[in-house]
Amino acid sequence: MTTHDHEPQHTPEVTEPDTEAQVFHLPVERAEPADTAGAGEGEGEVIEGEIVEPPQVDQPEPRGTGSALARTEKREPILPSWAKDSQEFADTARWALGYAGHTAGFHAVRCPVYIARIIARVPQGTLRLLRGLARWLTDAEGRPVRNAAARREDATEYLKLSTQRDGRIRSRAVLTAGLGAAGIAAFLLGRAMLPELVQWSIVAAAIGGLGWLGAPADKPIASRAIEATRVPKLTSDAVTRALAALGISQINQAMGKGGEGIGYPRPISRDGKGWRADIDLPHGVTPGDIMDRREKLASGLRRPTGCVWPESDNAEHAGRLVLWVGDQDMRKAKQSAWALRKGVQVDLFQPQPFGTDQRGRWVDLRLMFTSVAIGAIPRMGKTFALRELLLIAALDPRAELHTYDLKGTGDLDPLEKVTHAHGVGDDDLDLHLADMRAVRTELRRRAKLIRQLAKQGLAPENKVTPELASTKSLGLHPIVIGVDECQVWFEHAKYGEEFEEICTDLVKRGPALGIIIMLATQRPDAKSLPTGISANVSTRFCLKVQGQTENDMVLGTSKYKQGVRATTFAWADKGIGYLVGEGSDAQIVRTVAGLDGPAAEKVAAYARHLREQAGTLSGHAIGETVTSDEDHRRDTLLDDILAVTPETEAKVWNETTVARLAELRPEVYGSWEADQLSAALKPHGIRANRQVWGTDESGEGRNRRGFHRDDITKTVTERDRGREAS
Ligand SMILES: Nc1ncnc2c1ncn2[C@@H]1O[C@H](COP(=O)(O)OP(=O)(O)OP(=O)(O)O)[C@@H](O)[C@H]1O
Repeated sequence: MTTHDHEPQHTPEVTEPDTEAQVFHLPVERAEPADTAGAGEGEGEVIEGEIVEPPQVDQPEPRGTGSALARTEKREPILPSWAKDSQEFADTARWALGYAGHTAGFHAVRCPVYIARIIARVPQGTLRLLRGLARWLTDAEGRPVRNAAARREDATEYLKLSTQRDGRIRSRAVLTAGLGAAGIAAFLLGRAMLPELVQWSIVAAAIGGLGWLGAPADKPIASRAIEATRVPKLTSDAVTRALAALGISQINQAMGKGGEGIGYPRPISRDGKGWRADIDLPHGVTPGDIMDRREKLASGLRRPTGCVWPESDNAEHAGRLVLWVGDQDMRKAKQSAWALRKGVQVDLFQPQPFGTDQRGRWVDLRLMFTSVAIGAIPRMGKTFALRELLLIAALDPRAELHTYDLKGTGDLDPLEKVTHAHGVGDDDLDLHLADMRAVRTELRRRAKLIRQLAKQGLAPENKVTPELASTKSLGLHPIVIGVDECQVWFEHAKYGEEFEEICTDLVKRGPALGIIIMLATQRPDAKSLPTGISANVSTRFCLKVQGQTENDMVLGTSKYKQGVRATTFAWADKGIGYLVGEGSDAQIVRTVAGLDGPAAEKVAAYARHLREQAGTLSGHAIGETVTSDEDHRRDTLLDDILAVTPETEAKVWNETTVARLAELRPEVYGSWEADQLSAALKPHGIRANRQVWGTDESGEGRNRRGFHRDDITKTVTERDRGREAS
């Protein structure tokens, strides 16, 4: 039973008076009822019921189950990141060795100067030593106190101090005389007994000591070997000041009187070659708002724009900003050597180094099973990025390259010596189309083959495996197509649609079947990069772009909203872009610096060498030119033989060549016998019935029928010359 003196402000629903009801305790002040007539007079109405606590809006902190000691927490790594990463460890060790070596060399060269300086300072040093000794002997340090006592005419104090001084001087004089005598004795003994080298060392040390003592404080004997470039420490004050200067009203409110301020959930700490600050932005402000004002932020921090990298931390919450401020401008920072620069054989099924992140660490990219879109405004490094990816592909001798430089300036020409099909400019688009049609036919063949292989349990994921790609007879080697300025294809009035159709098919089905298509464009809009393609590519690299549409076209829908904004890059950020790999978060990456034409030539030369060894040179690389669709069906026996016969093999057995040809093109040479090769070479005037010495499968040496590689090379050269002349 509850009695109500007043009508409450929020009256819960009460059905009938005098009936069972629930009565809520409401945490509001009771207001005087406006109209007290009736209800206010005398006794209020009586309602029968039980008191029920209202539901709480803010729930207490959940206790959690299990031991109270086991808390959810973020543990800091035991080892610093540079000690865990082998690359960074090697870099640090290299730096330490370099530092030590440089310092040692610097001082070694200046040794004579240092010796001269020391000798010149010995008189001054000796004077200082004697002066110091005299001061000590005469108890000079007590003189001011004694003088003060004398000035005050404090006879007792003065007497006490003078007696003390006399005692001190006496004991110090005795000590000095003793030490002097011991020194002279040690000198004479040393002269008589110590080896000359030790004596000279003692003299040198004494001179060095006197020289050091005689050096003025502002002119040390040794010059500085290394001028430390001081990078200002990143402090929360500096960050807060810079954020406040961005002109974002919520930040200004938060920093005003009674505002929530800016939160720093972790201490600002070193991270790689820079500082990392984790920041909780005021409510309603997102990292994207800060990223849009990167240059202003850099100005507020008094750092070059290339050092300041605000990022969102989606693993936390939408208001968490990670600000990384590098010691050096990313675009000027020296990159550690690219592992593939000197040329090494790579496996496209494994991740390969593509570029470095802001912290200077290498970021790997696996090309197999992806298709790639690269977009940027002109002159930002798009072609360099595409050429780098093609060079990586070229270093896998299994990969068949199709390179198209539609701008026509020859940026992809360094790859000519390894590529299977090469197109420059927009003059021969019919030939480009013929090649792409052939690739699509190949795509269809592969799809059927993979299905069969999957049934036999050889392709467990219904895609090309490293083993399948290496089995020449299956023809499932990686095919890598690189197209720079791809909009030229898609915007073509006659062929545009077909190009789009083929490329969309390749982007969608190619990756599983070992066909990788990489498209670069300087105008990422729906026409240059059709939506069927842009929506399906799995690896995206976006250098500077101008707006949200282009950004999302290259990096994927909503990326701009999520704070992945290639619009924030500056004009000088060449080669720096957002990389969104398959299933990985977007990260800022700088492609390999200095990989210009001549450097690319060197890598390509090594790639050619690998291909010669593996016998996989084909098409354009061995002088075959595609002139029409028909050409694809042309007799290519001589070129095929050269492709499968490395230059190192001057003479080859027919049966070895036939087996290799069958691996290269099973559909053409699959059923060939050794004799058939002799017959086929006869019309070309090449003798393939020579006795050639070689070793058989059991390692035994014997003569068998074969041909000389030189004969084939000569015939091909003459044929090509004839074609050119005609
Ligand atoms: N990783 C890098 N580091 C430093 N500079 C780079 C890097 N990558 C490219 N550059 C520079 O950027 C400039 C432009 O490169 P590139 O020719 O690839 O641009 P692009 O976007 O293809 O231009 P266009 O649209 O005119 O073809 C080059 O001068 C190159 O030296």
